[in-house]
Amino acid sequence: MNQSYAQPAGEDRRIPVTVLSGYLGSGKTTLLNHVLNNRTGLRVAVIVNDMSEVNIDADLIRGGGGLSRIDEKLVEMSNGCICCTLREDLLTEVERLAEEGRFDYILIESTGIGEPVPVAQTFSYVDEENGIDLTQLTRLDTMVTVVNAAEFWTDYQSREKLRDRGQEVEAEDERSIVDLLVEQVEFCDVLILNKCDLVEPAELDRLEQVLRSLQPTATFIRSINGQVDAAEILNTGKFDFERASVSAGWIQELEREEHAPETEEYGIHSFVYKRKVPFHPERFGRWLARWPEAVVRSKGIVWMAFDNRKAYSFSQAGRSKEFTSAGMWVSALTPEEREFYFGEGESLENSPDWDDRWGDRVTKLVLIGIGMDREAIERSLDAALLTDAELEQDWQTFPNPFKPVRA
Ligand SMILES: Nc1nc2c(ncn2[C@@H]2O[C@H](COP(=O)(O)OP(=O)(O)OP(=O)(O)O)[C@@H](O)[C@H]2O)c(=O)[nH]1
Repeated sequence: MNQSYAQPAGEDRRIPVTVLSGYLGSGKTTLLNHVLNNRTGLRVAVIVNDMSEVNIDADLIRGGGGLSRIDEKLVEMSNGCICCTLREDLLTEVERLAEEGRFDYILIESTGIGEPVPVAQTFSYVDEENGIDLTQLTRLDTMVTVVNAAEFWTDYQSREKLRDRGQEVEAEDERSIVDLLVEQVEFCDVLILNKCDLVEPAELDRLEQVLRSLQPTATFIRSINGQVDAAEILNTGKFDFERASVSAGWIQELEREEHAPETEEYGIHSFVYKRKVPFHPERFGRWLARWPEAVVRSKGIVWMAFDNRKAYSFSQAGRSKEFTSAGMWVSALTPEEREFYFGEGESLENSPDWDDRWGDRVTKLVLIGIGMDREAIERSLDAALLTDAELEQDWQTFPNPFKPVRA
């Protein structure tokens, strides 16, 4: 085999795996068919889920491949969020295929309403329940996300939940479309912007810039009918769990802390709002309610005056906003607790976020947007912070619209 996506002989013997994610109808199956048509000589096992219509060309599978179908499952993750995952069936199916030894490659079409992270975890960690260790048998090679260029922006701005479109996995599936889209975009190595025939070139350029601000590290490919070179998604060697976990635009911006250059043409840029003063609960609540339209995505840690022991996590994508407890501030722990969590002698006291009065308490929020007025946003956020006089008062007496907050 002379294909550039063929596995080099004599090296890693584990079967490489590519996972295709992407919202319903984005073009995953079309891409899969195209790649199967152009995988010269490679014996590819294909795993699809039960949600997708089977319109994979059966002849392509017969010509040296295999097709498996698995049911999707909705499981409660340990952090309390409900994630749709193929985990259990995927584990056993991949193990079976790998042990059969008939295949050179495994290609998985994830469900259109599934998050990619649990799928990647399936390949990266030993499953304690089943005792299956896929890291011995397989090597996650590439996480691909297919984006429907014609629908992405509309879906991103919608208020709809999967349930509103009859796409929920179970009755209690509360996920919004935009949260799903953003996770699929933020966690991938290759982003395929498909259905480019349906979008004007200028609109396509703008969309690509927005997507790049959400996902600055992936390789971007534009396509029509999933016509991409198989070498772009097979045996690329791009996947790395640690790297993928920090590939999202908001994390990159947070870690950089230097202001990223603005994409002048479309006015897309991001900045970090960082303050060592807590938010007044009522004023911050009002700020959230008057959300600045220009902000497309924001995420970070928030210091709220109503709870000086806990950090809160805030995440917004389009019209979806989430505010949850993110654990204790280190400075709120007892010396014994600190030693338990961080070990003896470890301290955050040299970190740039530490100060003598408030310790590690801080608000650090990344905002990504189109045509944002940074100064106006900063001014309005500043107005929601405690004033100097309020800082000296009893913070528990301030009106608090956030109660009860799920701890
Ligand atoms: N115009 C246009 N149509 C496309 C393109 N790619 C795919 N389609 C069509 O879009 C529809 C959905 O494509 P699929 O490949 O089935 O999408 P999918 O992501 O597998 O969908 P689910 O399995 O439901 O998640 C099909 O009718 C395709 O023919 C494209 O680039 N342009």
